[in-house]
Amino acid sequence: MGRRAKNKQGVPPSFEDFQAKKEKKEAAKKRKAENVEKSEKPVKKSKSDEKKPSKETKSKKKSKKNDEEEYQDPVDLPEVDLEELSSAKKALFDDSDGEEELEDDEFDVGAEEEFDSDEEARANPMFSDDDEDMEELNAANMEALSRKLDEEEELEAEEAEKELLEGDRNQPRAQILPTEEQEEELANAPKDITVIRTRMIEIVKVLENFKELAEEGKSRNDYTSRLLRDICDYFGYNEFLAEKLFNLFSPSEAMEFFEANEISRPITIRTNTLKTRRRDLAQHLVNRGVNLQPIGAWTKVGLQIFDSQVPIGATPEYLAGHYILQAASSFLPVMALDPQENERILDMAAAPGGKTTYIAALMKNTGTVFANDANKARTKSLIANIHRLGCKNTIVCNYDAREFPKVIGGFDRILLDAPCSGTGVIAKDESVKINRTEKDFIQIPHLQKQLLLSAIDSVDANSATGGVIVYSTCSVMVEENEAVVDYALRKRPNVKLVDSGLQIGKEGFTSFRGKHFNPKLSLTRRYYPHTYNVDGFYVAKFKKIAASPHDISKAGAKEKESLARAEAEEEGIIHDDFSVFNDDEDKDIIDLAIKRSMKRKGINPNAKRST
Ligand SMILES: C[S@@+](CC[C@H](N)C(=O)[O-])C[C@H]1O[C@@H](n2cnc3c(N)ncnc32)[C@H](O)[C@@H]1O
Repeated sequence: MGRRAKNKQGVPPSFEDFQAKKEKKEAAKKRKAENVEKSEKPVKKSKSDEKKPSKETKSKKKSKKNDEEEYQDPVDLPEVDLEELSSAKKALFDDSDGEEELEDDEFDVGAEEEFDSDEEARANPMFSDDDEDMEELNAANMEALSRKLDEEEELEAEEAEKELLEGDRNQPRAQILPTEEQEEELANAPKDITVIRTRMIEIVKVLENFKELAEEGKSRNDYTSRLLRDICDYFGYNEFLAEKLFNLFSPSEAMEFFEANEISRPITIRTNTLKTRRRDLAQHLVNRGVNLQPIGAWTKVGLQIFDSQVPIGATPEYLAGHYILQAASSFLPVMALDPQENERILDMAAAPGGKTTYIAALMKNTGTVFANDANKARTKSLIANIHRLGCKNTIVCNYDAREFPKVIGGFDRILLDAPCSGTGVIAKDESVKINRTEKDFIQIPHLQKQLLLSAIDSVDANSATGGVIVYSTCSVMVEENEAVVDYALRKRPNVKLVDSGLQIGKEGFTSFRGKHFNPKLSLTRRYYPHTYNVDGFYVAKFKKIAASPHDISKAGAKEKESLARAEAEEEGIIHDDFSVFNDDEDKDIIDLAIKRSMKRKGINPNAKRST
């Protein structure tokens, strides 16, 4: 399996990084203070002073920061005072400018008695009085800070690169690729991970500046094929997948992607707004010793967990359904779907229900959500989540979603979070690295295309509020994303792509390796672990602009829905505490359906009434 490299490229810092940085600064400060003390006496220069970088490029950058940073030792990660951090919740959660009453869900933990006075907070600075520390630790979200660190890293990398290149120009071109003889030796020797890593970096450098750095007589292909072999050896991919993933990016970005797959994404939770508000949840969890922060400005319900003294999947708040453990990327398709109150929505591939329960929450438990999944075993966890989170507008069903709209149609909105290859979640499931083969990228897209056409045909083009289909995958492959969407656009001219409304994400490809897609594919969104520190993900939003001969009439859909409800009721799937249907309009149809169903089973419906 692949190596869990300690690469930080493009990834927001973890809690440990914050702690380490803070501690390093404190240690540096201490050392500095000692040095100042010592410098008053005639003593020799401190070791750390001697270590100060002398190159002009480095000092140019460092001079922007305070002196303390020059004493930092990047390897030495000290212990952290967790209590201190958790007591800093006011600063951490105060992401609102004003003091207005927070209605929906905004952070205002500082309003609690512990931090009801700014005076007190000022008198007892929680971390240090160092401005830079406070800036870091008060960051309302990780994104800004992450960007800043990324920028700093980028700048450093650029400068280092420049230095190297300047040096390189005056040198004969380095021989990076092993000779044939060396290759033979390498094949028989145990793999040296350090050598491989160094070679990968060197090859990427050459590929990014081929003209200047390539060895004479060596082709781009020579470098790429050696790099791919190294990627397989170093990270543990099969050759097929390594190449497919590599081809999605520039060589250096591909390396960032592979590195990011070696690091787990942050643990994130979604506040269940059917039961609580984010600030209240955060307060309760902080009191239990959970260190957390908002995920980012783009979500008002997400929290990132850095560290916890209690199991995050077993707190009283968890058991009470105040939150669900959910990857940040999973919020995105639901946000794009933009469910409205009182709509009829289908979640075509719903288990275990992270997105279904978010949809129900955004609908404030009104309307109806059909949560379907073809895998009956998986519907158990779906039902469990629906119960725990208190979704009362949701019906679970168990069809192959390709049967829609024959099952039911005429929905206002449909989410198709499609089954996929999982190439966006390799950090979670390393088996993808070796299990995926060419066959998968034929079979899976085939199913995805069928499902997407079913989704389109199951939406009511005349919906007063919706007519929306969202397609998403946790894959980064073009075959499963742009190619599927492009196919649907060709097969169903009665839909068009629309803006997803998502604040983050890279544009979908409009062409890829000689293949041209509908130019509107740029409206779709791609997510990568190395760019947003979320799982690899893809989101496309369609609007259905006209009915098609494939559609099933809305009247037929209503009737089928009523039958489904009646059957669910009969089977005891719908309870008072689970799903309540007060829809007078449907009552007669439901009653009739119950009677018919009972008759079919040989039960006298009137006899039941009299008991
Ligand atoms: C990516 S997962 C869905 C995750 C879910 N949306 C969530 O947020 O928790 C894909 C799901 O599709 C289901 N599935 C696979 N083939 C299907 C089909 N033909 N019809 C309906 N569901 C299917 C799988 O059982 C799996 O639960």
